[in-house]
Amino acid sequence: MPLPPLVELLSSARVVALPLRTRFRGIEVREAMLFEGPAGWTEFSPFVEYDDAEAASWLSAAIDFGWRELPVPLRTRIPVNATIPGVAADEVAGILARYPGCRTAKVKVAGGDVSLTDDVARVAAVREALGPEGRIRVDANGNWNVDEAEHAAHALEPFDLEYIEQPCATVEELVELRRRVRYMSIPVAADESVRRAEDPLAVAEAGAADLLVIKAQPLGGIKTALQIVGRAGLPVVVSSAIDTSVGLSMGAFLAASIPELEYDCGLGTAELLAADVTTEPLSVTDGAIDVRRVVPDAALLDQHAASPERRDWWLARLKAVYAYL
Ligand SMILES: O=C(O)CCC(=O)c1ccccc1C(=O)O
Ligand SMILES: [Mg+2]
Repeated sequence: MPLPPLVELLSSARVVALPLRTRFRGIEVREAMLFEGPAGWTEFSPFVEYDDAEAASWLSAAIDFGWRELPVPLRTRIPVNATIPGVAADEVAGILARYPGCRTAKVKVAGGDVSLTDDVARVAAVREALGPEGRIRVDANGNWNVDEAEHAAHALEPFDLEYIEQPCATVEELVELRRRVRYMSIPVAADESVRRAEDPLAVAEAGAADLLVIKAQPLGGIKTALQIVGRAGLPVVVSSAIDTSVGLSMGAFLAASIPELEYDCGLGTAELLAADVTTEPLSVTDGAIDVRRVVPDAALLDQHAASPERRDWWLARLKAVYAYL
């Protein structure tokens, strides 16, 4: 498939800066670039610290979603998890209330300045709020070594975890941790080991994970992500990167195209944003989000437009990243 020329991307490019309700991954504002292609609106939003080579697959994904046909969706709604940032335990109930009907919560743990005691208290508060029917997964973003992860698994075991996402950074560590916690039957999910690896299938081939977290933008778009899912042969959770509702719609169409979706997806993250680009965001209702295209609202694009300096930065980034395609 030929690429759309750079001038065509530039002609509809909009850059927004959306405030988050709660600090997440160390950021308080999420910046994103949006384009309108012939197939619909699409998003390019690699994190600002990613280099151009890493951002290239995010741009491929944006082009795929805005310029090419989608695979046939198999469902119209995607069940999602609540996402609990690294907050104090007493903030948990208020955050869960933003996710009506969600039986599953993903809890961020192993954050830089937060102790395991705080992580345990946060997970305990989630179990308290969801009751025995709730499903609780934790995400350490690779921040534990194997001993810390094993210790955390013991401390969190009473809360009956659905899985631990990226407890350690490397594939070798994941293999070793899985060996150590197998007797506890806590599954291990790989996220960064899929989306930031040279080879997204290596973690599956090494037997280092029980399931994979799959994100459309870092994996180069819906079709390449679907190929990875097919080849990995493991169950998957489709997730987002705190995208705007336009980026979330890409994730929703990916989730809608996966034959077997046995886990709730991490696509409820519109609730983490204090503002969005549309008057009809992909909000969570009845524990799920819609599978549909999202059209930004002109007034909201203006209202949340990034500063001229940040817009120029994104335009320069786009040009540099385009050269990698
Ligand atoms: O999966 C979710 O519930 C939300 C998405 C999420 O946690 C996330 C969002 C931005 C960057 C990294 C991650 C992550 O899963 O590690
Ligand atoms: Mg993760």
